[in-house]
Amino acid sequence: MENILEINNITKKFKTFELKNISFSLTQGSIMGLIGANGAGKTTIISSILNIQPIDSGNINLFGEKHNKLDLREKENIGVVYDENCLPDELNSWEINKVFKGIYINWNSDTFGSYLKRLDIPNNKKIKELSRGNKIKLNLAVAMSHGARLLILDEITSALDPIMRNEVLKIFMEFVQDERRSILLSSHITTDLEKIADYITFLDKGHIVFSEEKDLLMYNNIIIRCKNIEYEELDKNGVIASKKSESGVVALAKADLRYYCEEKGLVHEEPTIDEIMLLLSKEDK
Ligand SMILES: Nc1ncnc2c1ncn2[C@@H]1O[C@H](COP(=O)(O)OP(=O)(O)OP(=O)(O)O)[C@@H](O)[C@H]1O
Repeated sequence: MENILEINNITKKFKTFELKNISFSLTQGSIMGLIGANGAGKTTIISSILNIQPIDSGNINLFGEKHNKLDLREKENIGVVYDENCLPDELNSWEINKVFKGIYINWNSDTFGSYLKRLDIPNNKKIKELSRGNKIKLNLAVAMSHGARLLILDEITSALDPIMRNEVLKIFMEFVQDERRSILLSSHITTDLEKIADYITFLDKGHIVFSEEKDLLMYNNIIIRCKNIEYEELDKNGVIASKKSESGVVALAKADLRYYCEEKGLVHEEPTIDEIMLLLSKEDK
């Protein structure tokens, strides 16, 4: 399958932070969740992809072309939403429609109108009068109405109530269904990613811990909860990371250890993305 986005070995250095040798790719028709603690570098990667932040080394390809060589028309293939409003405050949504009809070659007023309805966005209010969640939804409706093939969404779902979040997740899954479009989505709400992501890329302090197919991540690993003494007897070759406390040990382990756990009666279960993040961002093995 063709890659819509390829990031090859990029680095970017700030005074107190560095993106180190970041590589991952996003195939057509898929959703990738970009996860990591505050300050891990997610927004810096997004700014690098969009060429807002020049990278120090490495290269980025979008739709098979260098990311800094895209012309205006090709840039229309990208829809971007941040966790803040980027639209003019004084306009209402119908005025937004008029303005973007004149800017984007592939602007589709019907698509925009249907997203306004579906996302329950009031269309008679100026943007500055909308709630934070409605502002984000309006930015999202714009991003999905100009024929973009790649949506880049930086932490937008936390502003939405659970019912609307669910609707938005459905919209994302529909968006990629034609197998030509993809979504890169940074989010701290990992349960959303468990529902919709095909791939998870985990960043920790500027480097990639893993970039993997979500189903494989869940299938190939288990979480074991056991007493300290039981942990001592575990084959450590199968343990990827662990966290000890007075009440026992939580370990992320290769799924092969499932049989050992069953034999010994140890509690083991499918990991959550949160648990994987917690265990892998602490070097506590
Ligand atoms: N223009 C800049 N100049 C200097 N440092 C920067 C700049 N932009 C980002 N940083 C630093 O880079 C690091 C990564 O920031 P970034 O915003 O990419 O993290 P993040 O993973 O998106 O975090 P969050 O989840 O809080 O949004 C931070 O330490 C931040 O202070």
